[in-house]
Amino acid sequence: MADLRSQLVTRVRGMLSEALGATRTRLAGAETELTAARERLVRVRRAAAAVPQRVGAERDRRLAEIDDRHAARIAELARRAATAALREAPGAASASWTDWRAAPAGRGEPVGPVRVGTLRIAGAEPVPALVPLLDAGHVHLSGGDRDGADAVVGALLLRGVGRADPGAVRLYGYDPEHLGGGLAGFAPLGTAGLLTFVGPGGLGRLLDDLVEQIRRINETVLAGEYASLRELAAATGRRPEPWRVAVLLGGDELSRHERGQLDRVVRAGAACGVHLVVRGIPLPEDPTVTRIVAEPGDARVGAPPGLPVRLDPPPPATLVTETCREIASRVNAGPPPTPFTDLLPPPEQMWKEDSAHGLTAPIGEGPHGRPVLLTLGDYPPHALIGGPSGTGKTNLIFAWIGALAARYSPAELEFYLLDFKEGVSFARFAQGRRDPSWLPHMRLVGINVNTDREFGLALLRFLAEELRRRADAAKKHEVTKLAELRAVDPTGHWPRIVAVVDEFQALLAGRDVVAREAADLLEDLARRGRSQGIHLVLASQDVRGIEALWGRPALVAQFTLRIALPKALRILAERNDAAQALPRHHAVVNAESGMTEGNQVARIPSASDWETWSELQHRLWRMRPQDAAPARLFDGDAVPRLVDAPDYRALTPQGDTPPPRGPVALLGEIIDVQARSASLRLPRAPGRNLAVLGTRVDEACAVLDAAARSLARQHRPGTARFSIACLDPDADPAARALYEDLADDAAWYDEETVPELMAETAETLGRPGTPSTPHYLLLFAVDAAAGRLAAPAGGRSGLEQLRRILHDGPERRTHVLAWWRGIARMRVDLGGPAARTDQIGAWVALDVQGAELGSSLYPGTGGPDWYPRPWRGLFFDRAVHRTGQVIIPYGPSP
Ligand SMILES: Nc1ncnc2c1ncn2[C@@H]1O[C@H](COP(=O)(O)OP(=O)(O)OP(=O)(O)O)[C@@H](O)[C@H]1O
Repeated sequence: MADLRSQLVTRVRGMLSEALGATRTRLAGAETELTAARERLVRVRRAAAAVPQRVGAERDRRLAEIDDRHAARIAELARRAATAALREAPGAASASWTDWRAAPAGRGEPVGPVRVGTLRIAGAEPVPALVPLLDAGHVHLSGGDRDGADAVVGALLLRGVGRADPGAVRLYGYDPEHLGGGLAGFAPLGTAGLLTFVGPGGLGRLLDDLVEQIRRINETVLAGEYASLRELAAATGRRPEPWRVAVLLGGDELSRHERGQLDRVVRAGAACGVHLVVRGIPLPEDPTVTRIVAEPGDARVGAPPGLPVRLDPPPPATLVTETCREIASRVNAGPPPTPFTDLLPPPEQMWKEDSAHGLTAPIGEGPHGRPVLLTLGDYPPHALIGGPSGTGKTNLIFAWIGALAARYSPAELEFYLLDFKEGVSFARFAQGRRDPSWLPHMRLVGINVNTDREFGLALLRFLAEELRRRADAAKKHEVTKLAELRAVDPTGHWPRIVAVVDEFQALLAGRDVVAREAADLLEDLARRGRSQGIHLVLASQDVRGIEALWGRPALVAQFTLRIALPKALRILAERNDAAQALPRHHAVVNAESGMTEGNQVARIPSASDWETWSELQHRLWRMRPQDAAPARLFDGDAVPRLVDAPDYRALTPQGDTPPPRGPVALLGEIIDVQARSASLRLPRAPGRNLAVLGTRVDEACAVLDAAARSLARQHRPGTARFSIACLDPDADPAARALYEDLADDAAWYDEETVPELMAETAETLGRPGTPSTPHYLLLFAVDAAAGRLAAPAGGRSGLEQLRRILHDGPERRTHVLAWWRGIARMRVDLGGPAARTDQIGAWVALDVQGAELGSSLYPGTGGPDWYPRPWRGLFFDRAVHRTGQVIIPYGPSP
């Protein structure tokens, strides 16, 4: 039992010792862990004690970094804002007063806001504080800093005025407390009507007027097409209305009506360029109102609380007055011309129009910026232009011709132009020495024709002939109008013709045959030309010109298109005085025969200066068809040359047997449209001799010279005789030059030998049969030989032989072309005052009065209407003429 017990004890003991051992081991482990934990605790405690110190440092570092970044950002933003502000408000809108000057925004460029000060931003560069006004809205000022507010008003107005074209801003001042004193510097604008002061009781009227302007602009200018003038300007590049800025500086409480009107202006003004700058009168809330509160030391701009702003000083008083004076003088001098290119289509559109139904082209800009059109067609068919000298008639004609020529090709439109005033400006339409180009539509340019009214007549006759040709063609095709003719004859050449006659009254002056025929032709052309596409444009600076027409109401009635330049009289209808108030470079265009309701005012661009015109002409000239010929230039001051005359060039030697109609002697250039030559046929028929009458040596020699040379051109060498007798030493050089050029066909006679010529020629005529060689006797100053010829030689005197030659010669191919220095002298040579003159079948009168040519030399009584003038002659051939024909002798041959 004990054993069992001891065994038990031993086992228990063993177990206990085992447990103890394990416990001890665990205890040791626990103690180690405890030590480690304690050490960790110490470490942690130590570490924990260091944390707040580190975190604070980091936070401070971060804060400093943010501050730096913030400051840099603000500086950067301020810099960008300043740059943007400069872009938005360049030049006059923001420049500092020290170097400020007026500088209008470019065409189509918005005027933008203007600077009133700088934003107050600490540590950043100054950023301009901009306030929108023109085309944008209204400005309301309040606060106790009166000077600051005055400075803002001055800045807004001066910058606004300087940023717009001169005259494009109109100011209205209402300053009942200081009676305009606040705007005194701007007073010079008043001289140009750009500043109007409204008296203390006038606010209501001013507001009524502004509201009315807004209504009108909305209705007639924007007309539903544009939302604002700003939009219109951006789309068209034009600004048809000025900006109207009303500056309202305090006053009494507004009446109900005034308040209502003010509200209307605030709401609707900005779109119509009507703006308010107001102090001391409340303005309603509206997005277009910028509010500026100026308190001493604290100014703010924009919706409350507003941006803090440092206001600029006011513009220096001298700068304001000088600028306003300059603007006023520019406006008083008239608006700058609009560019001529405004009248032209873009180059790719040139010559694209069809003239079948009429010709339409703009002539200038109307008050609303729209082009004013001129039309010529069935209605209105013809135009009358009037304006005193220097008002721009010539320029207007250039502008109109240019606008038409750029639209219609030469196949659609032809011009004929005649200028009865002194000057050569129209010569540039034709080819010149300086400029080889010409206007391809121009068929004829007549300049320096003031003494050659016949040229005007020639043009009218030419047009009358063209009218007949058109009327015949129309009849053949059974149509009545040009448009119809063109439709049935699409390959025909039926351009519309515009004939411009400047100072046309010259043509109608006097009571002679020229004036009568011209008036008749004009009337016929005016009446029937309309349907055949022939349009007349008559211009005159002189009221007498118009009066010359007024005597013919039927003629005037056809000129339904009237164009009156400033101060033109009697162009418009009687009670229509619109032209009297026209500014420079404007015209009243009226297609209703001048009745007031047809008035349209157009601003005419400058078209006539050399460069402007040349640019267009060169462009059109380069577009010309290959076979285009230059316009005929008739210059009344120029002397034509025989060698250039088309009729002379066309002459060729005849065969051995001359044609029965005989050769022709060319005597000079006819005053006509085609530069034809006056020609005298010399068939074998009685009377085919020529007398040149008058004392002018050069002209007489020129006529005989041209006659001889043209005859010589029709005969082969050796087949004609030219006997030249020169009896006036002054004529010697010319006669001798002719003699030398005719070489072997010519023989020379002088005072000594001329009787031999007469005797020999007369003797030849006595022989039977017709001589086969034509013989031309060219007798220079034949009357000087009268003494010699009076002496009998053989059976008869030289004079008798001369009479015989004159009488019998032509039928036997012997013709006398003789110059007598007076009609009486010729009569003496022909046998005395009562002698017959029918052997003188043709004559050219130089300085011989028409009356002297009466009776036997000219049909009817009293002689032709002929007033001698230098380098002109009157040619009459009784075989073909009813009336005399003015000729220009050809200049000396080279
Ligand atoms: N619309 C215009 N814009 C700018 N300048 C113009 C305009 N019209 C005319 N001028 C200028 O005015 C001057 C006179 O014009 P123009 O010669 O056309 O007048 P006019 O009435 O034909 O005078 P005149 O009959 O004496 O010749 C010219 O120097 C011309 O360049």
